[in-house]
Amino acid sequence: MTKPQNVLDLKELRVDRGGVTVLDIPSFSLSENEFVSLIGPNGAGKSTLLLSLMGLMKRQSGSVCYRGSTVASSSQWLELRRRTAMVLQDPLLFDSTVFDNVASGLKLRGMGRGEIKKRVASYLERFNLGHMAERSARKLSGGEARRVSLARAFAVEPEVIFFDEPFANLDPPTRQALTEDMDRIIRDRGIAAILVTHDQSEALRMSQRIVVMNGGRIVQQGTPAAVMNHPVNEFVANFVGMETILEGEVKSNHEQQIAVQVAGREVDTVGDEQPGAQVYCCIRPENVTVSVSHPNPKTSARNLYPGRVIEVSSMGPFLKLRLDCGFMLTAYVTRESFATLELCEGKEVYASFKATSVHLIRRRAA
Ligand SMILES: Nc1ncnc2c1ncn2[C@@H]1O[C@H](COP(=O)(O)OP(=O)(O)OP(=O)(O)O)[C@@H](O)[C@H]1O
Repeated sequence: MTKPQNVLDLKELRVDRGGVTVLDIPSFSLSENEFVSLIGPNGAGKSTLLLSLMGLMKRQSGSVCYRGSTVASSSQWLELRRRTAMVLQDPLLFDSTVFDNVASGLKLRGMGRGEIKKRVASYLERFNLGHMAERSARKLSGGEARRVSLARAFAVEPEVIFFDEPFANLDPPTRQALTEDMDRIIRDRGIAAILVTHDQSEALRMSQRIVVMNGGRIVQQGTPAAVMNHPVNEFVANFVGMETILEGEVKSNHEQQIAVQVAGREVDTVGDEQPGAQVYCCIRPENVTVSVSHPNPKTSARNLYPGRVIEVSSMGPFLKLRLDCGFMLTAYVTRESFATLELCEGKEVYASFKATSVHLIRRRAA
């Protein structure tokens, strides 16, 4: 099978803002039909990276290639921008009708009136805006305005689309409906896309690759499963919701069955780390099971600890439990389980998790 061609390649990019280096990226690529999410804390450089890929940010060094050709002259940048579209958190609609807003990119590209009419009608339909064509864009709700900005971006039928938190501050059902519409069109048309988002579930659901940024650098990239379950360091582990991160030392490794000493207790896991290695044991809260009686000894979970509920806090549909098992462990339980098990602060429980649910990260020497 031939490798898909890269649509965009970025090399040796450095961007300074206010005299400080805010982006330092040796290389980054986006391939044909690929959907990439950029995640990272505030100020990590996600928006600056998008703007750099469109040539809208002054850079100290670096080059961008579009389908293998370096983009250098202003006419080449203009050509690249004509093949791309960008959707921002602020829909930035013109004070005109919904139709005119969706048509604006097509007019800029010199399309004829008849063709514009057909194209706009088709994208208004796709985003359930057909009945609003003549409405003033100033009189739309937040969700409707986002729909118009998406229709406007997709109407130019770009080869690449950039989204910078396009759904922030929308209610969950509206957000869900918009991401589904967007996802469908992207897949139907085979558009390459980069999404900046603070919503990791959105990144997980939509992307083939997740790129984690921090301090202007790419700290990890990979499939959603690789990034979420195998973070490369403590920062990524924390950022992707590995709520339990325990310091330990590998005591034994028999054919990849590892025992790690953590606060005087043993945590079983699997891997290549050898005895003496200083590690972090990272465990996702959804992989910890809580019970009130001693579970069946045949349970497949290799790690089982008696403990006490120290703190209970709400996480929407779940409750987050902090458990003292000799080390602190975080678990999520559904509200239904919480009620059925009659859980409360101070309650004695058993916490268990599988050996394969423990991800080990080697600790760097202090
Ligand atoms: N106009 C500016 N002048 C100077 N520095 C800036 C300017 N805009 C942003 N920065 C800095 O550039 C860095 C990267 O900012 P950027 O907006 O790309 O981050 P981000 O990851 O998109 O953040 P957020 O999640 O908050 O949107 C930050 O340190 C920020 O303070």
